[in-house]
Amino acid sequence: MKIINSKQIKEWDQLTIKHQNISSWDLMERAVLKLTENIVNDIPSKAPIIIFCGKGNNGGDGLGVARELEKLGYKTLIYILKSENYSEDNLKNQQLLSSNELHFFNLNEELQLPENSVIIDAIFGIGINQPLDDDWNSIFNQIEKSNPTQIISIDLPSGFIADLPMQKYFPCCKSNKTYTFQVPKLGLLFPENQIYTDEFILLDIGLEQNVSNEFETDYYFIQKNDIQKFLKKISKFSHKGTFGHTLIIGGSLGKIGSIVLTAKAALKTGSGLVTTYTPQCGLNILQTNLIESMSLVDDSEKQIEYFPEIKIYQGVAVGMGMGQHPTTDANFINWIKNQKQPLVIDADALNCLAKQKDCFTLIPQDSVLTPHPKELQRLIGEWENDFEKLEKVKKLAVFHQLTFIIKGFYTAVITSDGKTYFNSTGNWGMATAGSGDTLSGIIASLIGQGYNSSEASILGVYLHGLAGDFAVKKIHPHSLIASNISDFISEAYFYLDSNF
Ligand SMILES: NC(=O)C1=CN([C@@H]2O[C@H](COP(=O)(O)OP(=O)(O)OC[C@H]3O[C@@H](n4cnc5c(N)ncnc54)[C@H](O)[C@@H]3O)[C@@H](O)[C@H]2O)[C@@H](O)CC1
Ligand SMILES: [K+]
Repeated sequence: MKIINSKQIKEWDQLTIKHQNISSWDLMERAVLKLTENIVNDIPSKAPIIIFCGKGNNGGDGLGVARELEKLGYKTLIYILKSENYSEDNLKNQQLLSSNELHFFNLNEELQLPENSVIIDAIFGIGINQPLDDDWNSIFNQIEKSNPTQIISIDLPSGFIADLPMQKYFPCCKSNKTYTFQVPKLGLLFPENQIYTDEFILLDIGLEQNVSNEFETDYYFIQKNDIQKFLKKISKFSHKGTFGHTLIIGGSLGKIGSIVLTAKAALKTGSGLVTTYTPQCGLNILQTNLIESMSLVDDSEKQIEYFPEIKIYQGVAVGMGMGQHPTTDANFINWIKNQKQPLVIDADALNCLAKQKDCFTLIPQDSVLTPHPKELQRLIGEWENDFEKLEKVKKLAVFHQLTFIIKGFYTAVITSDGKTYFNSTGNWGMATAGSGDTLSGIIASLIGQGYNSSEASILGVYLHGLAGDFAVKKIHPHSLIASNISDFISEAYFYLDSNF
């Protein structure tokens, strides 16, 4: 699914109106019905409902929801911003409510807000592209101080600017949940913006799909149907050679577990064969814990000193649990300089590269780098905000022809053509030791199965998150451990095979 900016969404609304031969009011009514259908499930019985409405169409949505909720027997308290110029559909909605139901407010007003209410925030949506005036803080503070059971935003938390970096001091209504129309808004996917809304839920309001090709974007939100489009069909004549041979290089004394996790994930993702390359201390552990894998060992007991020849392998991951012994570091750099085939580079291999000047020139093209935030910082330096972080990474990805995976709640895959794919699967339980090792094993396995680096990364990140989502149906997120993720890759595949 494409992620487009606010200006494009407005064009999309207009094109939908034209192509479907409807009015803007009809479209708003669709939005209102969808919103109401969902919001009724969020309202505890007897909770007071307060709806804050602005003067544009976001306010129009809020007024429409008030009307629909009243039809269903709910009592609502409606606050609407006092203004001279309401949008047409906003006014029409006001007229459908009796005037004594509407309380007009100014920014400097002390409002009478009952405690423990459900607040619906319909003041601003995608209509703003610069920060609200500081005077808005008083209203937002009053909302917060009234101790609501929850705050539900329509389309965006009011004051949130979807396409530009937010600053901490920009006035904004912070909500528990945002129902956003049709497509995610870019800013909602950034970790630094998670303070503005705990979650967002997409509402399909039937914007015309046939015209969505017209919108150019470098950003995508990856869901099941996107993944199904490029999953390879399996032939019944397949044999283990078809599914590739994956090599996992890493481990050091006390950190062999990470190699077990990576190798297990590679096998569970479908590698025909998996071989590990570790120091000697890894041999017994691997042969005991993962009988399906094969083990090669370095001459050294505790850390890798000599890196292997990799030509016969189709997928290669390096760095997990590798440690940062000076000999390992030096020999890794000498080795990687001479590699031609794409690698999945993780953990200590990234830390080692970060110590080199111009490290990206040493990495074979089409490689995949999977840094966590600290590792990324070591590689690319500081960033001011998540927009800047993405831009920095994008430039490097294009210039050096690499794929970066920025891990987080909405993990971002930045490919060598400058596109960013945000992942939609996963949960907080997956923030656990070894989860990243599992991801590297999945991606190396997919490269081994013939996916290119971008496809393997997008699919890998999705599968990893989805397996985690299936895992937490059986295991509490607190108790989820990395090896559980691999145990549920099978469920993830079944889900992708299905059409529901
Ligand atoms: N037909 C449509 O276009 C649809 C629109 N929908 C809703 O309409 C919203 C967009 O509506 P609008 O374009 O009217 O925009 P909004 O309702 O988000 O806000 C527009 C109002 O904010 C004012 N404004 C802009 N920047 C400001 C700033 N920095 N400080 C103070 N005031 C500022 C504008 O003058 C305008 O009055 C969407 O977010 C969505 O909720 C939905 O009803 C779906 C259909
Ligand atoms: K809003």
